[in-house]
Amino acid sequence: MKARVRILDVYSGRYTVFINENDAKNAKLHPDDLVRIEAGKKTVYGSVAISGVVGEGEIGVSRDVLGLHNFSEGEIVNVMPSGIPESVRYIKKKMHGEKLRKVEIEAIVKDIVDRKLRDIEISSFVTSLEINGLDMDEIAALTVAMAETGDMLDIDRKPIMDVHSIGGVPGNKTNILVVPIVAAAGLTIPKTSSRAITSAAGTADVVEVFADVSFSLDEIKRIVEKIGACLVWGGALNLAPADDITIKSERALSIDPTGLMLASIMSKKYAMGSQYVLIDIPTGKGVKVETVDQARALARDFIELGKRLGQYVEVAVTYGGQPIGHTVGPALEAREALSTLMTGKGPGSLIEKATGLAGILLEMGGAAPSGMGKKMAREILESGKAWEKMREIIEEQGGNPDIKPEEIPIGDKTYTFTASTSGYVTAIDNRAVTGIAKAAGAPEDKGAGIELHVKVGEKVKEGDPLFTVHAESEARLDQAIVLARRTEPIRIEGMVLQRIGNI
Ligand SMILES: O=P(O)(O)OC[C@H]1O[C@H](OP(=O)(O)O)[C@H](O)[C@@H]1O
Ligand SMILES: Nc1ccnc(=O)[nH]1
Repeated sequence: MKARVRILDVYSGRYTVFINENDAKNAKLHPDDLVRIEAGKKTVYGSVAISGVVGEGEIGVSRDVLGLHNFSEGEIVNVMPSGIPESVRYIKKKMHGEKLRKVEIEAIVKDIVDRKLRDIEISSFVTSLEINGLDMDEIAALTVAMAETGDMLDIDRKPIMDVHSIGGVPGNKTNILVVPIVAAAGLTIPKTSSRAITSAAGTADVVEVFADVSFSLDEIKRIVEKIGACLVWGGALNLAPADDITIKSERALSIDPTGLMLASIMSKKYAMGSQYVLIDIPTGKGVKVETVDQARALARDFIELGKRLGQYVEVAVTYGGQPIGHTVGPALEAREALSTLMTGKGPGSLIEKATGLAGILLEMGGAAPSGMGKKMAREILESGKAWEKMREIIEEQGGNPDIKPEEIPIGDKTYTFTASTSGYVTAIDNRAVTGIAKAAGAPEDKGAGIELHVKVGEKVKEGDPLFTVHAESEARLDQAIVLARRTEPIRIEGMVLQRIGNI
């Protein structure tokens, strides 16, 4: 049917088009049907919503769909039912545990990028990967398909280094320190990050507190060739565009299927043209990888995938048994990361991990002799050179290089939990900490999160502060308090673990 475009100020995160009820009846269109919208040579897909907000002969276009194609008000377009894409059959093959052929994987990725697959089908695909997994052939095909359906960056400053964490551990602001340390040594490191997938703050969510993270590839090329580094959000770029779409489903389900994780990370590294890639696998109770053996197996997969992509990959298996540093949540983590860079002093876990990873990268890139990288990284941090490089990054990314960490606004609705007994902190539950920070509003509410006043191994007395919840609303704070009381994220034990009564 022909229809006249009406642009509606609706933003739902879905690709919705609005059709008048009579037109829908005549065209045999039903709610959530997929339709093709042909505007000249451009074809865009959307899901139908039937509504009286548009009159007969009109099609309402949401802001989401407008992001796919710049329709003009009153433009005449051709609208027709799209039918079920062939790739749905391939998704069902994976649901049933069958191996997918390269062409089938390519079809799924293309239909995701073209928005021919709706949320329900994408979530089904992600769930089937969680249940049935992918072998290395499928992972390699998925990685290349994800990269090649988007743009690729060609940076002249070589060698190009990169670092990426599989995530999962709360407070993992590490790479916000690693990137300026490595770049201060003269190496090139165009870091892209995703927003939170399972955590309360992805690196892109944290950096966005003090700098822009959404740039075009040309802008990134200019920044990186000027200062040797960036800290940007991969989802804003047309880099592996299927990645951010599938991440939205992962975030909703709080899952990160291993095969998709490998492809998600390496497709972005491949698209950025990264030649030397360090992968961080946080390992321990309550994170994505719980044992060193599992971490080593995953490391071998990353290295093998890198070989197939022509990239040199090394892996650092890192301690993930408790949060990194003392803060969880975008603004709180931004404060801690910037303060540590500015002073060269901060939480031992953060400095130890950041200089460890940066040290490996310095050795991989030939900037430090073998075995001397960590020492060199520490000197770069403590000398203030890393902070000077971070100031350059902040300025080039539209932030205030004279930022004062303590001036970054954090949630002013707070509640502090104290120790109910004296003893030693024997465990901090990563998943509980993440859950409480998210209940408080993170990462959407930048100021929400948790400040940890103790870490594992520290001695506490009854009444000592353990952690403070920050929120931007009383309602969110109440939710977080209820969850914290139920999950008790910090375990304290004295030498007398239990008294067994004479019963
Ligand atoms: O912890 P969750 O949210 O599951 O994983 C997502 C986080 O892990 C990676 O961290 P980095 O960018 O390498 O620092 C991603 O970019 C993202 O920030
Ligand atoms: N699945 C993912 C985990 C961490 N980082 C990513 O970019 N993707």
